[in-house]
Amino acid sequence: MFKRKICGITTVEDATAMIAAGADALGLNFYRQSKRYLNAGIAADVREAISADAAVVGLFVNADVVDVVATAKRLALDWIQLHGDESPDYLARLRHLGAPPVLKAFRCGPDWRKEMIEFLSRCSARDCSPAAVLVDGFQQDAYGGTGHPADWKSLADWSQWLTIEHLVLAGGLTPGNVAAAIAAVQPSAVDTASGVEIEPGKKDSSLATRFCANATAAMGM
Ligand SMILES: O=C(O)c1ccccc1NCC(=O)[C@H](O)[C@H](O)COP(=O)(O)O
Repeated sequence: MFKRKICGITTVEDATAMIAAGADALGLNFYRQSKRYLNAGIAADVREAISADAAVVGLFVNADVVDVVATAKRLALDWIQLHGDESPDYLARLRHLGAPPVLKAFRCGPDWRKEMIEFLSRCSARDCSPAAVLVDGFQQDAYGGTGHPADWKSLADWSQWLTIEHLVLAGGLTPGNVAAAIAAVQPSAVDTASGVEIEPGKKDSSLATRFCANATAAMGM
């Protein structure tokens, strides 16, 4: 399992710089409406720039299942991150088509905990559970990458009630708050997009280096 994921890589330069900064997973965003959308024309170059010891995570929002699997195969993605309204049935179809492990995102909106537990129980019944969940902040009318924090308090005891082994904490994480977030939640991994950026889709090496160093220290690694 990766520990420090940086999401929304849009250039070869940023891919190389984020690995050098200490990320062990990079997110490539295939959601066209995102400011961090990775242009299909350079996706293969960006993917190739990511060394073998880092995980490559393809992020999708309500995309066609067949397209997701085709992209995963073409770019040899290690993980599929689902950041939209995908159903358990969608995960079952992904599994049937031989997709890589799934990281399913949940946003901390109204009733999110209940919805997440119900979702996971339906997946378990169909033998299509995600390999990990990502818990993100919530903002109306946006799927992610908003800089809004998740509900750390509700996650403090997640391993007691979550039926999934790995929880990735996201939402508004920065070099300045990542250690406190890890202390509060004890996640399997942390994920950030806007917290290490100069502007949406353009990463900052110095912020990323501090983010990864602070996360690594807080995880006691
Ligand atoms: O980054 C985006 O633009 C985005 C758009 C739609 C769905 C998900 C998106 N990003 C997902 C991520 O993995 C982010 O890292 C996560 O939402 C945290 O973002 P931030 O609060 O900016 O750190």
